[in-house]
Amino acid sequence: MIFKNISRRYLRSCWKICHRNHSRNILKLHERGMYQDIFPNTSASEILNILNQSPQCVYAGFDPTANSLHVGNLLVIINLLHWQRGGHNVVALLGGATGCIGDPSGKSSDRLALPPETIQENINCLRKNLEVVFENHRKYIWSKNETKLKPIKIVNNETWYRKIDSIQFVSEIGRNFRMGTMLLKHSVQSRINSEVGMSFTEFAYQIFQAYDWLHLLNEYNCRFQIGGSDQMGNISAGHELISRTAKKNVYGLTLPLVTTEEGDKFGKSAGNAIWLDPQKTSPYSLYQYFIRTKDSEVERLLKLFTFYNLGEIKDIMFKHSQHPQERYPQQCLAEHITKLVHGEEGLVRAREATSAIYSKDINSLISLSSTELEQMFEGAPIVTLLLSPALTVLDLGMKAKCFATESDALRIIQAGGFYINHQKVKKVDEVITQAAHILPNLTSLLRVGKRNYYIIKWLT
Ligand SMILES: Nc1ncnc2c1ncn2[C@@H]1O[C@H](COP(=O)(O)OP(=O)(O)OP(=O)(O)O)[C@@H](O)[C@H]1O
Ligand SMILES: N[C@@H](Cc1ccc(O)cc1)C(=O)O
Repeated sequence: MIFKNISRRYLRSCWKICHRNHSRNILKLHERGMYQDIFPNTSASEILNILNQSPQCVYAGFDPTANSLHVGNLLVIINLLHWQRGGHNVVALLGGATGCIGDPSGKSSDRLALPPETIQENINCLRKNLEVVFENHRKYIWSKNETKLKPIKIVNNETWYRKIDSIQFVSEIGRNFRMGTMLLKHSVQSRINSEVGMSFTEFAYQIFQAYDWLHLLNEYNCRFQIGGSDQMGNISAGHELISRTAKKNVYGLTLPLVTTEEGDKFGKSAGNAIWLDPQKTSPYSLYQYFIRTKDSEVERLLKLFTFYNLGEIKDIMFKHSQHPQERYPQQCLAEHITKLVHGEEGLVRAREATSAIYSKDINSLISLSSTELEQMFEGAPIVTLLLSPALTVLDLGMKAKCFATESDALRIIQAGGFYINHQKVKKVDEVITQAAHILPNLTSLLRVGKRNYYIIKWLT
């Protein structure tokens, strides 16, 4: 863990070279807690020299194991953005080929193979996620007065594997890997002795990620690879292959894994992700996720997930110490990330949705999509109904199972405890109409009492 032992002299030299927030020396991000490891682990000052001499090329890969990237992947993207801000060339690799093989890192059993159409669909979605975040950063976060950013290059490793002859690959590339080293990888060790074991396909994964790096080195002189800390084994495999074949020095940097409150890694296949695709996690839910950040975590996340400089973060935290109840750092964090992922428009929607919950005003519901409504009132039962001509308020309440019995319904509605789209309805025989009771997104939000919500999706 080189960063734990980094010397004061080294840090002073970094500081001289990079007094600005977007320095060419991205190693300095270590002050923000951005790096976990560096590979090879004695190369900090060597890297510093290289970064200081000329713009470099860096890459990170994303496998198409789902149809969206998530907040864990966002940390890798933000690190790539720091490189871009420092004037370096950035390559994002989509694993059209590696996604078919399956990375065993962090997985306790073999992945299920995805059909080729799904992989292609996922690739398209991940490409869009990346393009949107890079564009939002350029448009809304990068200052107009600063230098022009070099555009990100997005490549798919299927393009080169499709052209490679398999016999030649095994005989020429495979020869550079030693079984002993491959077997020692954590991703292999943790599986090989388990009951489920490991397929040859996943065992071979490291060779493919290693070859990607060699390919990108030849193509773009790409000497740096970054990834989450679970990627160390694959990154070191690439380093080994390149040292044997290309005889060039290359370097890997790993980032800490973003985890849930329980300490589990957020992952595409882990079923716990906060997604970047607004259809899967609305701007409102993303915003709320970061608004809920604990006080003890918020400074660390501001350093990792925003582009505020350390002085600005210090000021934000000072303001917090004066008025902790205002949750100012949480707001800065949520706004910054929502803007980066969903643009200004997404941030406006997230703010509108937040006010829709707290203002209890029908106007605040009108602009929401049905997905946003569902995500905002997560956990509310969803009932699909056909709008029949004589449906009354009482019928609606009963069909949505808002009340246990009809006499409960009559009592509660007449006492003023039933709401449609935040508006109190007391007449049990009032007829439901599209104009009066249904939102433009063809839903209605019912509420019984203070906080029991139900969502009606209308079939038309
Ligand atoms: N929670 C996380 N925190 C930090 N980095 C992460 C996190 N999850 C993934 N990454 C990194 O993002 C990059 C792309 O990872 P990948 O495409 O495999 O996503 P994943 O979410 O880990 O997918 P899967 O769950 O299918 O393994 C890798 O460098 C990986 O280490
Ligand atoms: N193995 C990485 C994704 C990746 C794929 C190919 C690469 O060349 C690099 C990275 C992951 O699953 O997280």
